Formats: sequence, structure tokens, C-alpha cells
Amino acid sequence: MTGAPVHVLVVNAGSSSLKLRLLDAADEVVDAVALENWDGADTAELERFVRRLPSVDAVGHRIVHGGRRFSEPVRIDDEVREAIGGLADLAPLHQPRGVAGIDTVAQVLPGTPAVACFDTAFHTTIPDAAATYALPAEWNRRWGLRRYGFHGLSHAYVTRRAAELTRPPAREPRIVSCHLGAGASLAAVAGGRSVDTTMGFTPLAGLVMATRTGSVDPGLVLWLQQQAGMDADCLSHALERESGLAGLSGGTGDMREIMSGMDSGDEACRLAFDVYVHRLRREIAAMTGSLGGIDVLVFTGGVGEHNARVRAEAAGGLRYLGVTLDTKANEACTGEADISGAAAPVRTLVVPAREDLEITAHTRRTLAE
Ligand SMILES: Nc1ncnc2c1ncn2[C@@H]1O[C@H](COP(=O)(O)OP(=O)(O)O)[C@@H](O)[C@H]1O
Ligand SMILES: CC(=O)OP(=O)(O)O
Ligand SMILES: [Mg+2]
Repeated sequence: MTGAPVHVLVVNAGSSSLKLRLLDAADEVVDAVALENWDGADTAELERFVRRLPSVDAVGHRIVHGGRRFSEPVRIDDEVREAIGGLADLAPLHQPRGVAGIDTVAQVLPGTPAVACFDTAFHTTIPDAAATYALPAEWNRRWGLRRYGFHGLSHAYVTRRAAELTRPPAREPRIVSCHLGAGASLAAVAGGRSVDTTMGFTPLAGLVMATRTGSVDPGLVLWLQQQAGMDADCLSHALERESGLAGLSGGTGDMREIMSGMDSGDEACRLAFDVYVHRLRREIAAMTGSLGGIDVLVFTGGVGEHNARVRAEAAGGLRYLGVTLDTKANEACTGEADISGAAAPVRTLVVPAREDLEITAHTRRTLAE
């Protein structure tokens, strides 16, 4: 290939969906498809989409875990592809889907350069005090046990947009970024750098998610193993796929359905919603501890962008930090919006997730090197 890639195909394989986009030289989206409930096994739809595209000069893949090795985007060759696949044990819901995306596109477009962009990369700036688990130090060294953090492509994009949208003040704002999708995490960002996040060694920690527990007492997991006779496979399946909103509601992990259940008097849905919001509010406050304050709160992801009630209930308990919302602006917002109360010292924003833009920029830059 000569010159910078013009059309970039972005493949974003999440835990519950596959989002495909083609961006042109001006970063305009010229084609897109989103498949819900994609499990990585059925690649026919992905193949069909790629085949119908008139021209693809480069491919950018979202890869959730970079492990110890990958802390920036990297051009994919056979060896890199193997290394990415080798991290499947650290992100069982994600890594195999990412690899399925790489393999399928490589089959349809052999020879087209491809770049892997990692969710973990943005968080490599987290200081040791926030990234280190209080485990035997030798274990941490031997296995690279630490807080990696995820959703970095999304947190990087929305916090940069948030800083642009709230200028002035001129100084770099302290931002808490809430990515609330099927997976959910918070990032604490100061001076454009991640300084803390709610996910950990794996994307299972932190907030309540669609089917993942978020953080639970490790003693509880040990108890289930030692006293309730559950083996590791059973626990892994339950904590990753049968917990979170789906586990508490006894059915759905989709926040829209949780809310309609709650509104028609379903007590399990009510509790699922309350636990979700409680954890969200508590963890936002925890992130402000890592930042020494807060200037901007930003919401993104399917729930963060579209669910005014979740935003209102989370913010409702954070008045003491200077967070208040404009009720009308919160309820009416579409796309990018400032939903802060008139006199609020903290600016609260909604910024749609654009991992595709972040991945396209990384892909162009990596292939230009
Ligand atoms: N238009 C919408 N209105 C309300 N909720 C939405 C909307 N779109 C998505 N959501 C919620 O967002 C969640 C999925 O988040 P999303 O970011 O789309 O998924 P993923 O993490 O797979 O990319 C679901 O709980 C769903 O209820
Ligand atoms: C890291 C993660 O949880 O991603 P997703 O939201 O796509 O499941
Ligand atoms: Mg997501």
C-alpha cells in the first residue's frame, strides 16, 4: 500500500454485540451494521458485510485484552494473532470473539493490513498504587497480576471530547467517565491520562453489568468453592454469564427490559435496578477520591447515552460533590449534550461512544509508522 489508508474497516467485537463500520478519508461513516447477541461462532454476517464493501484499505480491530505485552496498537501478523488468542483465559467473553473477527476478515480480505487496538492500552498510565493488588508480591511479579482496566478506547475518546466541550476552564479537567453498555466501567482521568478504573485484571470487576457480577467478595467465591462444591468452570460460567442484571432479575440483562419490569411491579427487576444504581453512584464517588475531586462527569455506552433515569438516580446521590442535573436537558438529550444544572460546579455531559473513531486514528497512525 502506498500513502495513508483511505477507507478503514472497524471491527468492534464486544461481549454482546458486533459493530462493523467503514470510515472514509474524512472519518465519515460510509457503511455500518450492528449485530446484537453475536457470540463469535456465526461469522456469516460479518463475511457478508465485508464482501459488499467496495474498498477497504486497512482494518482496525478492537481487542479487549493486551496482557503484559501489548500496551499500544500493533500491526497484526501470524505471531501477533497467536499472542492475542493466547490471552483468552483473561477475557473469556471477549478475546475469542476478537480473534474470530481477525480471522474472518483476513480470510475475505487477504493481504489487507490490519491493526489490533487494545482496550487495556489507555490504562497503562494508572499509577502503581491504584494498579497493584495486595497479594504476595512474588505472584504479582510472576504472573503480571495487576489492574489492567478495559473500555480504554471508549474512555479515551469521550474524555478527550469532554475536555474539548468544557473548555474553558483552561486547566486540564478531572473527569469521571462512565461507560455503561453490556459491560460497564468507570475511568478516572486527569490531564488526559487514566489514573484509576473499576475493572481489574479481567473485565469481571467493578460495576454491575448485563450478565457479569462486577466486584464480589473474594471470600464469597472461595466459600462457594469450598462449601457449596462449585468447581472453577461452574463459577466462571455463573459469574460471567448468569449474574449481574440478568442474575438478579432472573431473566433479562437488558436495562430497557429491567425498567419495564420494574414499572409493572416486578420486585426482582426493582432490586436489580437499585443494586446497579447504588454501585454506580458509589464507584463514581470512589473515582473522585483517586482524582482529588471532580470537574466533569461524562456518560456513554447504550445505558449511559439513552437512559435518563439511570443518570438522574446516580447523580441524585452526588449533590455533595457538586453534581446536579438539569432535569429537562437530561430527559431530552440526544447525541452530545450538557445536562448539568444551571449553577452546578461539576459539568455533566453525555457523549456517544465512538470507539470506531479512536480505532481508525490508531490504525492510520500505526500503518504510517
Ligand atoms: N436506544 C436505547 N434506549 C435505551 N437503552 C438502550 C438503547 N440502546 C441501548 N440501550 C441499553 O444499552 C445496553 C447495551 O449497551 P450497548 O453499549 O449498546 O452494548 P455493548 O456493550 O454490547 O456495545 C442495554 O442494557 C440496553 O438496554
Ligand atoms: C470490556 C467489556 O466489558 O466490553 P463490552 O462492554 O464490549 O462487553
Ligand atoms: Mg460495549
